[in-house]
Order: sequence, then structure tokens, then C-alpha cells
Amino acid sequence: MADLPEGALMQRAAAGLAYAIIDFLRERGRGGAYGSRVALLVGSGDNGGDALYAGAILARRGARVEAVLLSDRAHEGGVAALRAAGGTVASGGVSTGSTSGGTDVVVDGIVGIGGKPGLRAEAEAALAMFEGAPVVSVDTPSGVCVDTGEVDGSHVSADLTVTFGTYKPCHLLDPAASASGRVELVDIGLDLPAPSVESLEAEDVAALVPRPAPDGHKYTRGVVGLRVGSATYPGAALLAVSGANTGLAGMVRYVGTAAEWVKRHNPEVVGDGQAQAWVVGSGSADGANSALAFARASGVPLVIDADSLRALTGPLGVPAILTPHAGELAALIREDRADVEARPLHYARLAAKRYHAVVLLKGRRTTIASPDPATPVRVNTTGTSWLATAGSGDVLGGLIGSLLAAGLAPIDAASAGAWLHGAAATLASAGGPVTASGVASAIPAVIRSLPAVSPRSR
Ligand SMILES: NC(=O)C1=CN([C@@H]2O[C@H](COP(=O)(O)OP(=O)(O)OC[C@H]3O[C@@H](n4cnc5c(N)ncnc54)[C@H](OP(=O)(O)O)[C@@H]3O)[C@@H](O)[C@H]2O)[C@@H](O)CC1
Ligand SMILES: [K+]
Repeated sequence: MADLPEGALMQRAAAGLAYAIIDFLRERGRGGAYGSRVALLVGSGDNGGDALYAGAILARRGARVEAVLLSDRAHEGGVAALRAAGGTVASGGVSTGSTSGGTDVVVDGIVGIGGKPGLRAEAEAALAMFEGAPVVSVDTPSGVCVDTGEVDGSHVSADLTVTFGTYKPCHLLDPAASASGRVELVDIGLDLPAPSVESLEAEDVAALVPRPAPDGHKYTRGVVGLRVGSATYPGAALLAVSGANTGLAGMVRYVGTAAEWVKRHNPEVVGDGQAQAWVVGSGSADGANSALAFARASGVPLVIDADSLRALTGPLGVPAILTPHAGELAALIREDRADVEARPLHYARLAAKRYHAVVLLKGRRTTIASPDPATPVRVNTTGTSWLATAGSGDVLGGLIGSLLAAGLAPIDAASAGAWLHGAAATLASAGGPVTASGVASAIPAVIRSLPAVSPRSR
């Protein structure tokens, strides 16, 4: 900000916001700005300033724009700009009614990155006036905790959030990510420091996916071993093997009571021997403890899922990825499941530190924390709600194991695995139902469709 003329960043943000609102109105069947009714909810800070300047752009393009000021203070330049463009300004948090009937869009400029969580009474009352109208949030859905993605008290639930410079943790992490709706990023030319939370995109995954060297053979590509499934749950073994046996590693080993089943369905899978990574726990039932003990003794990196998570008492002494869902993590660290779901960032970090392992906390936005506090937490954004289906976690464990065996660092194996798994679910689902087997089958096609990797990023 010090390098730029006063207000330059706000003008860039407001212009990006105004054009995003015009596109949003078009999507909703309006011609664009002209003739649309736009209500701005304006708080005391610069977030309200963005809304006011964007409102001025919309008013100049023929929208009927009313700003509802929720505080005695509002961005003065923004108020003047809106008035000059023909917009109206209502103080005291109450609309004059010029837009409340048939409002096409409510612009939430209540509070942004400078606010505290929760909404004040004036904001709640103003939102109630426009109930049912579509909402576009400026930068963040007001009321959520921007830096953690937690919610504490009431908050806006947006259809679209237009953010500036970079995504914030609240756009990635649930529950606030759900309140953000679709998120659009406007580049305002900021130079940003390294983030504490990040999300892989297709290009990042393309650069991480192991590709066979020209002179590679099955052992140099990595061998993944699985000690999963049981007589009670042979299906878990089949699904974990299907996640591992997609060709990402050079060879897959299976050891366990479901060996006959596994071999019948996967003739290329072999038995016990050396591996570069072991996967334990899915459907292991009573065998979970011994599977973990055997794998640990091998000294190679591990993926620890489901039943074997219950066998953990502390750090394992080998690199490990724990893959709990919220209920399993809650049991592991003796917390309530609802608390874990409300604070995934906090609890994933806590467990990673306590067990000295990468913790992949499964959910709509799977959250992956490293034991090294300096490593950014990764949040996965691929997937579909159809992925909430039995056995999909077994496939994920196998897939991550194969990436680990191929030589990826645990944080990369876990986050690239989660990305591929979600993308495979979306591909296999194509908007309809999907099974865990279908997810595993779609993994090679997702890898084929990754963007080409430039030699520099490899
Ligand atoms: N930084 C940048 O590079 C750029 C930033 N930009 C924009 O600026 C925004 C940040 O602006 P900001 O810093 O003025 O803070 P902001 O979020 O508007 O509100 C803070 C004020 O709100 C109040 N308040 C607090 N809690 C509250 C609550 N729960 N409910 C209601 N009110 C509450 C509190 O005042 P109080 O009423 O308590 O005196 C406080 O002073 C950012 O999100 C983006 O939109 C862009 O223009 C591009 C460049
Ligand atoms: K906002």
C-alpha cells in the first residue's frame, strides 16, 4: 500500500467486485447492471468502502443501488462516490425500501479481514430485511473467523464471495468455506508473504505426481505394501488395493487374511516382502495392532488408517500419515467429534504435533497438517458430495501409500492423494452417484488429464 497512490488497491478491488456482481446478475437471469436492484450492507471499515465504490460503478451502469449504513462511520469517499453516481444512502441500518422489494443482489460489505467473528444486531436486522435475496460477500462472508475458518455466532452465508489478492483460510476451511459459497479471486497486484494455509491446484499436483524415469524398473518406482482387511472385512482389502494398484507405484504387495480375494481380483499383486511404504488399518478388525507393529518394524514410512489409529499411543518413530475422519480423530485425542468438525485446522495441527505425523483429517475440505509447524497446512478442494460413500477412505489410504512408496514426502503424498481422489470422484460421478470402486477406476484418467509439467517446475 505504501508504494501505491492512496486508495489504488481499493479501486482495483471495487472494480473487480463490480464486474463479478454484473456476471452474477447475468447468471441469475438479469441483463447485467442496468435495471437491477442492488442493496449494499455497509460496515464501518474498508470492506464497506469496497462495497460503496463497486455500488458506484453499478449505479453508473444503470443499477438502482441503495447503501444501508450499519454504523455511524462509513468510508467517506465511498459514500460520496455512490451519491455522485446516483445511488441512495440510508443511515441507521434501515433501508428506505427502495430496493427491499425484489432486490436482485445484496452486497455484504459489513466486515472483512479487519473484523471480529460474529454479527452485531444491526447487521442481523439488515440481513433479515433482505432475507431470500442472493448475497455476494465482499472479501469474506461477514461474521466468520477469517484466519481459522471457524464460526462463532451468526454470520453471512453467501452465494458468491469475491476476494482480493489471495484466498484466505476462511475460503478453504470448513465450516466458513461452506458459508463462502463460490469464491472468485480478484488479482489486485499484491506481493504476498508465504501462507500458513494453502491449497494444491492441478498444476501443483501435476508437478508432484511420480513419473517413471526412462530407465526405471518396478523397484526404482517404489513398492507399496498393504496390511489391511480381515476375514470380516475382505472388501476393505480389495478397495485399498484398488487405490494402490493404479500404476503409480512399481509393485503392490498384500499381506493379510483377504489374500485369496485380493489375488483373484488383482493378479499383479504379490505377497510379503520389502516395501518402501506400508498401509495399515482399513478393515483390519482384530489384526489392526499386529499390522501396525509389523509395519512399524520395517522402518519405512506408513499410512495408518481406521482400526490401526486406535492402536496409537504416541509418536511412531517412522514417518507416518494418519488418515482419520472427524470421529476417529476425536477418539484419538479424546475430544468431541462436534468440536473437531468445528475446528478442523486447530485439531489437525494439534494431532500432527502430538503424534509427530502428517495428519489428514477427512471431510468435505480434507485438512492436512504436518508435524513441522513451519509447513503450511494444505486444504483439499476437489471432490463431490457423492464421495461420502462406504469404502472411499480405503481407496484413499491405498492411493496415498503408493505415492509415499514412489518417494513423495508425506505431506505431498497425503495432499496429492487427496486431490487425485477427489478429482477421480468428480470424474466418475459426472454429477451422479459413485462407488468407491468407481473412484479407484477413475484415478488413471485423472492423471492423464493433468496439465503438462514444464521442466522447470519438475
Ligand atoms: N488490506 C488490503 O490490502 C486491502 C483491503 N481491502 C478491503 O479492506 C477490508 C479490510 O478493511 P478494514 O481493515 O478497514 O477492516 P473491515 O474488515 O472493513 O472492518 C473493520 C471494522 O469493522 C468493525 N467491526 C469489527 N468487527 C465487527 C463485526 N463483527 N461486525 C461489525 N463490525 C465490526 C470495526 O470497527 P468498530 O465498529 O468496532 O469501531 C473495525 O474497524 C478487506 O476485507 C477488503 O475488503 C481492499 O480494499 C483491497 C486492499
Ligand atoms: K464482507
